[in-house]
Amino acid sequence: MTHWRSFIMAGSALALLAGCAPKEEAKAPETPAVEAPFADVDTNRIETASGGAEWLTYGGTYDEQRFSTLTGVNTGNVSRLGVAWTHDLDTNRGVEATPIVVDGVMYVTSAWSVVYALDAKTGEALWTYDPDVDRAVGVKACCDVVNRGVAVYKGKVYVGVIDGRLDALDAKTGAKVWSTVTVDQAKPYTITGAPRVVNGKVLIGNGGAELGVRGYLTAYDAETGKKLWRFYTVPNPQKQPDHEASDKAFETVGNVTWGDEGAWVTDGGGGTVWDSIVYDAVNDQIIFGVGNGSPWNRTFRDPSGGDNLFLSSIVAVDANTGEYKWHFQTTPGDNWDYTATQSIILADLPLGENGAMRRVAMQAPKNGFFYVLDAATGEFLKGNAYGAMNWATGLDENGRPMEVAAARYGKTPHQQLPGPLGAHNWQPMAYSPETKLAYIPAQEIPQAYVEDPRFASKAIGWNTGADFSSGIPPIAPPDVAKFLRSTLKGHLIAWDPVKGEPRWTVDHDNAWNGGVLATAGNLVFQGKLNGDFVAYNATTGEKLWSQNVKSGAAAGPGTYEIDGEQYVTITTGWGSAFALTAGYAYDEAVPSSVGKVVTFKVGGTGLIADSNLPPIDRTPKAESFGDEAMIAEGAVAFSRNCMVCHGALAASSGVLPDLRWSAITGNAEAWKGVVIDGNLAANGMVSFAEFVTPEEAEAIRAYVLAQAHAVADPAGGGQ
Ligand SMILES: O=C(O)c1cc(C(=O)O)c2c(n1)C(=O)C(=O)c1cc(C(=O)O)[nH]c1-2
Ligand SMILES: [Ca+2]
Repeated sequence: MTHWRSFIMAGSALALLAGCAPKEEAKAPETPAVEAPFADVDTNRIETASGGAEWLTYGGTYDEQRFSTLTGVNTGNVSRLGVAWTHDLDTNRGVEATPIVVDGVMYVTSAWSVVYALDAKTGEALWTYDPDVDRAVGVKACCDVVNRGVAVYKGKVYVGVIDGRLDALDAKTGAKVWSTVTVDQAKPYTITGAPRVVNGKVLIGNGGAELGVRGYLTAYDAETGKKLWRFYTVPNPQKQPDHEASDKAFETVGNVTWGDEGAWVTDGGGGTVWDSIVYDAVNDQIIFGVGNGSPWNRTFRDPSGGDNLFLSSIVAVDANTGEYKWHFQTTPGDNWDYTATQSIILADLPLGENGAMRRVAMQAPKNGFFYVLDAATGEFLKGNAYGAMNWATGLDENGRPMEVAAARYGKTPHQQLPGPLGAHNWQPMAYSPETKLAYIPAQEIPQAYVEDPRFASKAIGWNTGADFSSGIPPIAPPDVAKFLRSTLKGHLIAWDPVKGEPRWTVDHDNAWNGGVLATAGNLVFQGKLNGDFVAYNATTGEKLWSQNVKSGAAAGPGTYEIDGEQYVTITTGWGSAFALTAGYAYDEAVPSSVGKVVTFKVGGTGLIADSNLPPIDRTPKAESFGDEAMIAEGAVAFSRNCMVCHGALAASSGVLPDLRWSAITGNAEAWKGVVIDGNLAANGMVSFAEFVTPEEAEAIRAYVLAQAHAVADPAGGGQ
């Protein structure tokens, strides 16, 4: 092991934030050519749909199994699946939306929270809604300006906007009906998750725990946008009542798990509800996943060392009032960005007395354990490791992880699995009640965690209390990126939740693959980082069909039926946390990311257009300069300010400009103009003058150029 191998971060976002400059211009809203139908979806229609002809809510149905009862596409004919239509989503940023399909119309989102209504049979545009987000907001988005999709209810379409708005649109025309600001926009809140709607209430959370916010879930009146209740996941910093639904929970269980001091008091403590929100109709409750602590490092967040409820927990509240019912904490006293926001799936499993059926909630959170809880009470029924890990040796009888002491990192780095991107991230998991298996898009992305000796909360950027600049070689030759790539793994795991063990596993050639769809055609669909969209036999894992969709496909696929024909659909487009931070994980000279919807049917003969973006000229645009000390200083400043958007080792996957090959990097004046003077603020790359001096900015430039020369080969094909 060389020095850098034992220290270096592998593939995660671990320093302060740089501005995220979009390359594309969002299109202006289009006037609808044809009106979409009213979309009269109500609670009953979603409850009674069993994943059939339509796809009515983010996870397909309220139970969010992502299981379709359709059998039109099956193991017998999947080999003849071909492209029915494609639709461009006008972006080269990350696309993470699962399309909602109602009454023959597909409602799907793109980057920057833009909504599209498409004819689900032909892909023809009906209307587009652009919330016209100020691009400077991009600097608050920890993990790209992504959006996971809309909710549709009684003629309205709901979208959470990256700047913290919740907008309700007319499903027929895309015209805005109401808009409400759900967060304090002076703080680094964002919304990336899909709203859910039940019984006239729209539910939405937010993100921002890498930067420093206090998380919560809010219910709004679906008709008017009026706030109905809010559940905070972290106590009021003064431990005073908020006059919100969460008050009683903190009085009874929450407050005692937090001390009186630490960064949480000023920064909010984290606990963002940025993805899973599930309606449990049987128990009339909302079950939602809560994110990591802010800052990650508990020593700085809350030196008293408590469990810090409700961080990294699954929480159930009354669907009407938001009042607390139960919680289960997956990672007590989170220290690692181990969110429990991952997909929550409700199902009936024979885990009751004498094998009786029991309604359960299942989750495979970032921390690497697969949990099965009683849905009515939150009782821990089962928990087993589904991925490689060295932070805990297992779970005790109450489901509490038995931590390895070194995992509570201090000044000595701990090389750890899972890392902050998790053994499973937001890519949706599926469950088939026919095979009785859960399908987990799992991964291994290790991380060396070490305390940040310089920790002090900043207004812009990440505030994690973890530092990954130490040990990074100032100049990393190509074999460093190659080594890092070799540590990344991806798997599709078919998990038996009753036995608590895998039934079969498919190994992928990279981490960060797509969400999963299971169907009664005995198929499992998954997209991959390399752009392959694949169908497997749900029982055996045998690969039955694959087509390259010409861009990484990370979102959850969907399926629906129109005029007796079954369609399978996937959105494509790199972006997200992994693409921004781990550019080195992408193949050399990868094709550019293009956001689109690609929809298949048996016998489809359509083509997927190649990206028309010009290939990047992968040569340094100036000579190297600066001595070793300057480059080393630049390396540290880069990792603290720029890395989470522009990539570890300054290697970009091409979603944001690859600084190594940028003309701006080759020109001192232009560089200063961007980094210090904020000349590209309108694109999202705001001024960093508050955080780096002009001298440090120039040292960063020296580092990036040195890095470019270290990896560029004479033919210009460097990585
Ligand atoms: O703590 C948070 O508030 C928060 C928010 C988000 C987000 O909203 O996208 C992500 C994360 N954390 C996170 O830890 C993470 O790994 C992540 C990946 C992604 C993505 O879209 O690729 N988002 C997020
Ligand atoms: Ca997080």
